[in-house]
Formats: sequence, structure tokens, C-alpha cells
Amino acid sequence: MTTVQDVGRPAVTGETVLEATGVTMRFGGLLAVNSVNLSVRQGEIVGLIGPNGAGKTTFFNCLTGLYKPTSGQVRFAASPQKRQPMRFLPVLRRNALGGHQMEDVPLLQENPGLTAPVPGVLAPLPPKPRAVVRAGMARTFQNIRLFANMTALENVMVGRYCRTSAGAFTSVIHGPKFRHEEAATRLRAQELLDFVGLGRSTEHLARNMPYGDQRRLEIARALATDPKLILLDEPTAGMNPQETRQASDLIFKIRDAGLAVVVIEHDMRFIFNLCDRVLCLVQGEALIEGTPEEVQSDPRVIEAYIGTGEDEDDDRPQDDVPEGEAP
Ligand SMILES: Nc1ncnc2c1ncn2[C@@H]1O[C@H](COP(=O)(O)OP(=O)(O)OP(=O)(O)O)[C@@H](O)[C@H]1O
Repeated sequence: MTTVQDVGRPAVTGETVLEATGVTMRFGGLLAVNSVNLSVRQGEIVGLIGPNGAGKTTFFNCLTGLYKPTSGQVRFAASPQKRQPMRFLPVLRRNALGGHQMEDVPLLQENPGLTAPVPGVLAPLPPKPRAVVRAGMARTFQNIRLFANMTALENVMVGRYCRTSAGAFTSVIHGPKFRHEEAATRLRAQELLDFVGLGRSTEHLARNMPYGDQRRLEIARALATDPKLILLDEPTAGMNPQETRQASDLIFKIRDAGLAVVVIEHDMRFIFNLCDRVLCLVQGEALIEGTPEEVQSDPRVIEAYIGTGEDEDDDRPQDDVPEGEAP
């Protein structure tokens, strides 16, 4: 069997950031995802493939907290615990002079201001999608979901607001805290546009940008949430070969920045060149998980994509399978 080292791909040794066990999702009588496991490490790119209707997006939605799985569990890198406000109980105590005085005794001695996450510790997903984003998980969708009439910069700034703390009141009166955060948000958004290669499109309206740029803008907006893990649903759908190559380069760059990446794609060449590991779903079940070399040489994967030839409705010769869409 070919190992990761054999093909010159360095082994990924980062902390596990996501662990899904036995994830199952039913829609009424339809079993869309059946007991699928997946773990993802920091600095790793994992591909999710499978024919249409295999359950990829449904599984993604379970991983990102958009769907609550019918059964199974998704655990994610534990986010920093919030510093709890100290609460005090006024107690009457005898003082050194024999008299009495009121003294405030702290009630929450068990939580002395926790701030840092414990490396390698996983916790169940928070219940609300916004809290999942705050915990460090970002995603893009199959269909572009930009604010069409906002500029590129504004779109990324919107993504950043989950990391700012100015409340509604401070925002309305534009107090110093708001102004300070606004300037920092603008700066970070500009950095991210530079990072994804859109540094010169800052003031362009999203709706006027070329398709490939809109996809990159979505990624910049997702990165603005400071994720540990980013999940990309068909990031190259509709792209030309040059845009697809640029998308690959960008995903490598994101991985090199220390993030974990999970990608759904139908373009097999893209997936097998990009990923450290690939999970193939068929009819909601995990058919195989392995290195790109292991997955693309597995006859069951080829069969799942192009059929056994026994299907009377699909009598295309194998050569007719669109380039790059099947192994
Ligand atoms: N909200 C829903 N309600 C009912 N059935 C659904 C729902 N979402 C998905 N399904 C069904 O679950 C199955 C898996 O769909 P899903 O979209 O996850 O597949 P997919 O692998 O992402 O497909 P594609 O590659 O075409 O996007 C399909 O049979 C689909 O019709």
C-alpha cells in the first residue's frame, strides 16, 4: 500500500481540530448520511468526494452545526473559556480588634479567569451557528452568498464583526471604542484581501467582480472570522482552469498559515492534487478514506462515479466522462 511518505507528502502532525463520530442524518424516511466518521488535524487539507446526492453537503451541514445530526457527535477544538465576572457575597466578619466589619468574599473561586484554550481538547459544537463561527469554524457555500451591493472591503468587514466587541449602543454613538475597532477591522479586511489576491479590488462592488474573484472574496470573508478550520463547498464550481489553479494555490496558502481545510469538490484532479486525505461518500456511507493515491486507485470509487456499465440508462463509453470529473 502506498503511504503518505512514499509520495513525498509530509505527514500532518497538528492537533485534531474536528472529530465527527457516527454522524447520521435522516430526512423523514431518507437516510442522507449514515454513521460517518471524520477527524481533521490542524494544517491538513481533507477532501470530501462522492457522486451527486451522496450526502456531502448534508454531512458538511452537520459538521458546521447548521443541521443537528439525527445521531452521532461532532466535536471541535475547545474555544477559550470566557472569563467569568467575579461575584462577591458580603459577609460580616470579626476583625483583628475584636469588632465586626463587612467583607466581600469572592463566590467564583473555582474560575480564576480562564482565557486560553487547552491544546488538543475537543468540545461538542455550540448549539447556535453564530457560536460555532466564534468557536473558530468558517465555511463557504455551493452558491455564492456575497452582499452584492457592498464593496469587497465591506464584505470582508462584515465577516469580521463576530470578532469585535463594540455593542449596539457604542456603534450608534460612534464612541472611541467603536472607532478604534472599526479602524482595526478595516485594516484586517485589507490584509485579508491582499492575502487572497484581491488587494486591488478593495472598492469594487461584489456584483461587478469576475466570478473567480467573487469566490476568493467569499474565502476572505470566511477568513475574517479568524477560523481554525475552514470548510469550502465546491470552491471551484464554474471556474476556468486558470481560476481553478489559483484556487488551489490559495488553499495551500491557507493551510500553510496553520488552518485545517475541508473541501467538497467534483473536480477529481483538483482534489487529488490538493488533499492530504480524501473521504469518499456513496449513498450516505463512507466508501473509503485514505490518501489521494489510495482513493483514486480504488475500483469501488471508479465504479461509484461511472457505474458498472450495467445501468441501462447510462450507456456512455467511459471516454465520454467529462475531463477532470472522474478518476
Ligand atoms: N433538506 C433536505 N430535505 C430532504 N432531503 C434532503 C435535504 N437535503 C438533502 N436531501 C437529500 O439527501 C441526499 C443527500 O443530499 P446532499 O445534498 O447532501 O448530497 P451531495 O452529495 O451534496 O450532492 P451534490 O453533489 O449534488 O451537491 C439527497 O438524496 C438529497 O435529495
